[in-house]
Amino acid sequence: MVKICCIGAGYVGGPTMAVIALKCPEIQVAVVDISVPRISAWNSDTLPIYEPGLDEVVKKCREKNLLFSSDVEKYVSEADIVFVSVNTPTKTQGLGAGKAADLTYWESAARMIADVSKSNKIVVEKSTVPVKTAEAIEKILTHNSKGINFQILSNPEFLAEGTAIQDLFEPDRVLIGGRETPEGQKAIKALRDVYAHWVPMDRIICTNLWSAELSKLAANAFLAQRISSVNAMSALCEATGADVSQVSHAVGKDTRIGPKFLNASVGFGGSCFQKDILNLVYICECNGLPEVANYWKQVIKVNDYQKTRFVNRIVSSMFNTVSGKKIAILGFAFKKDTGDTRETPAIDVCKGLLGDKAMLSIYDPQVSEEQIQRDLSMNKFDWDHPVHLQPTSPSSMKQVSVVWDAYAATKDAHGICILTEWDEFKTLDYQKIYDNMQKPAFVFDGRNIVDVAKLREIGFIVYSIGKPLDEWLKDMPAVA
Ligand SMILES: NC(=O)C1=CN([C@@H]2O[C@H](COP(=O)(O)OP(=O)(O)OC[C@H]3O[C@@H](n4cnc5c(N)ncnc54)[C@H](O)[C@@H]3O)[C@@H](O)[C@H]2O)C=CC1
Ligand SMILES: O=C(O)[C@H]1O[C@H](OP(=O)(O)OP(=O)(O)OC[C@H]2O[C@@H](n3ccc(=O)[nH]c3=O)[C@H](O)[C@@H]2O)[C@H](O)[C@@H](O)[C@@H]1O
Repeated sequence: MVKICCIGAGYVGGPTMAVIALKCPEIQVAVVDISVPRISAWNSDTLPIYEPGLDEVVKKCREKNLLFSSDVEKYVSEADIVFVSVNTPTKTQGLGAGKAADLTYWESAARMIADVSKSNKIVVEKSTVPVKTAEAIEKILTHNSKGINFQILSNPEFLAEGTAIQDLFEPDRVLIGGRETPEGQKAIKALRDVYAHWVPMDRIICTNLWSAELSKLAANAFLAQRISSVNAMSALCEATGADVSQVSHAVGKDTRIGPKFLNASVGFGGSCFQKDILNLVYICECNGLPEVANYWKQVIKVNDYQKTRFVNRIVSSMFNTVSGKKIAILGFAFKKDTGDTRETPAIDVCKGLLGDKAMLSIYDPQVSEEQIQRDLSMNKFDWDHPVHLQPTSPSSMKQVSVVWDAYAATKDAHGICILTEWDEFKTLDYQKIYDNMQKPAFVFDGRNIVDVAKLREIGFIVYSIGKPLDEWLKDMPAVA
């Protein structure tokens, strides 16, 4: 019986392994992590991450062929295939700080694999890593290998949060990169056989190691670039009276461009787009390609510009100050259907408003008060390190209150900012909300989900990204 072990029980390791266990009943799957609370949560009724459909898959397989454990070494030593799905955040200190990937967690996992292994293993890079990482990992594994054969594969993950289970059930493609030697090809085949349980063969792409590693960074860079492109257009739409939704629709109808990922927003968030592009930029610089590096850097600059522009719109509309004013923040997660707040644009928008001394009342259906307080008190980049390495009791901020209902958040507020596109925000009773707010009452929709005409009819002054401007906003400066 094939035994799989995955190091890292996070957003990728947990759902990916649960789906492998479901689709391959004859394979034993162990998911291990150094975080004991995280493992306990995987073994409980309240899983550590919110992901539609995940509970059902985990409950079907747990105690059959899927287990979660903090006994990392035991399950690694017994496995035939070891996936490594640990964090690869942006380095915060030293060489390459602010850009390069921090491979500390990866390296310690690789050293541990080398130490505890007694049999041949296939080691799979599931984490997103810089191109050529497999070479370094190979060196660590083979340095003291006691005659054990390790084959390294790159098998990057393309799931998106909020749709992880659906993405894993029906992936656009599975990518497997390996050495072009007979042993490397044999390892590729072994992993391909696992996915072939449910993924059609023509969707399993096999390449060399470096192509697989680089394709992951490239895919995220292309996706983020589309969002920055449409967000750049949104600024031009506001200046000219064009409507960004109409422009996206018209542009996306071209089959060469396609309709997906063209929604203008307050900016992209999530743990990966920014970190992976920064990483790509660093690799380009290290390879003597400054023009290529600058090209990709621009995607992040436009994203930062979009967030700053949004904050400036709010402040300038509200008589150039939000000091002491209550602003309701609806949504804190980086997108709907997840409780994940890593690199969420809400952090930057809230920090911008707090810098102008606003009083914030925040509501998100899936994010806890502790998480919000921690995010707002932490430095940029720190929040992608494992939970157990983050400060346990962040000093809570007096200007911030977290409530459990959109109506409580908006009561007596001067303005509302919609920062996550949760479905429930589309169907709120905006008349009731308006009646309970200070006047003039403002709505700043960072996700283009409200019916602008209807809200204006109620009496709101509405700003919606990339849409024709409210009379109120027309003569106000809004540049970043
Ligand atoms: N979150 C996402 O949607 C996607 C993430 N990725 C990539 O997958 C990787 C993992 O990301 P997430 O699952 O989001 O991170 P995560 O933070 O949710 O999970 C990583 C886990 O690894 C554990 N860990 C760290 N070092 C360890 C060690 N030495 N031994 C055992 N456990 C260890 C941490 O405690 C943590 O629970 C990253 O490289 C990321 O770029 C790729 C595709 C999608
Ligand atoms: O490597 C990763 O971590 C993953 O990163 C993204 O997935 P994810 O960040 O979970 O979510 P996305 O749906 O890509 O959204 C990212 C951000 O872009 C924003 N976005 C997305 C689409 C759009 O049209 N406009 C827009 O502003 C979202 O609101 C969100 O803040 C990619 O979509 C995945 O393929 C990839 O595996």
